[in-house]
Amino acid sequence: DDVPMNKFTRDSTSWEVRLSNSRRIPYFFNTETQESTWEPPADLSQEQIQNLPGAAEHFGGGGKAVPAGNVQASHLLVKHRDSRRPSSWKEKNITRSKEEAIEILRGYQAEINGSPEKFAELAKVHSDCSSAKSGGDLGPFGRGQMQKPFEDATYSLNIGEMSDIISTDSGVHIVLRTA
Ligand SMILES: Cn1nc(-c2ccccc2)cc1C(=O)N[C@H](Cc1nc2ccccc2[nH]1)C(=O)O
Repeated sequence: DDVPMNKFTRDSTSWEVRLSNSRRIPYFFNTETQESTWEPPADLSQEQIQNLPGAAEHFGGGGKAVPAGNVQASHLLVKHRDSRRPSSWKEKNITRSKEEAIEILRGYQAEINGSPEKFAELAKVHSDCSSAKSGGDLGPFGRGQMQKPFEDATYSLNIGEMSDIISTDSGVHIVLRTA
C-alpha cells in the first residue's frame, strides 16, 4: 500500500500555473492538494517552474518566473525640470515644474482607475522612461537595484496593486507591482 500523500509531502509534479481573474496575474495551483499560492513553490527549481503546465502561457516573457526575493514592476514616469535627466524619448528638453508633473500624473491616475490594462496603455504613450516601449515593464529586480523610494514602494505593494504618486530623482511615478 503506497504511502498516503499528506500536505507536507505534496507531489511537486501536481503544480500548474493559472491566471487569477480578479488580479489578472499568474498564481500556482496544486491539483493534488487544491492549494493555491502567489509565490513559486519553494520546493520547485527554476527549471521545474518554467516547465509547469500554464507557465509559458501565463508568464508572458518566455515563461520566466521571478526568482524568490525579487519583484517585478511597471511604472508611468513624468519627469520635470529638476529630474536627474530632464530629457526623454518623448521630449528632448523637459521644463515643466514638479508641481505640473504631479498634476499631469494625477490625470493619468484617474484615467487608469486601477486597471492594469489601462496602466500599460497609458505608460506606453505617456511615460518619460524608456521602458514606455514595454508598457512601463521594468522586468524583475531585487533590493539595491532601483532608487530607494521606488524599491520601497514596489516591495510595499501586493502583486497586482498600484502605488499612489511617488517621487525619485528621476521624477514622479505611479508603480504597478506585477510579480
Ligand atoms: C531602470 N530602468 N529600466 C529601464 C528599462 C527597462 C526595460 C526596458 C526598457 C528600459 C529604463 C530605466 C531607467 O532608469 N530609465 C530612466 C528613467 C527612470 N528612472 C527610474 C527610477 C526608478 C525606476 C525606474 C526608473 N526609470 C530614463 O529613461 O531616463
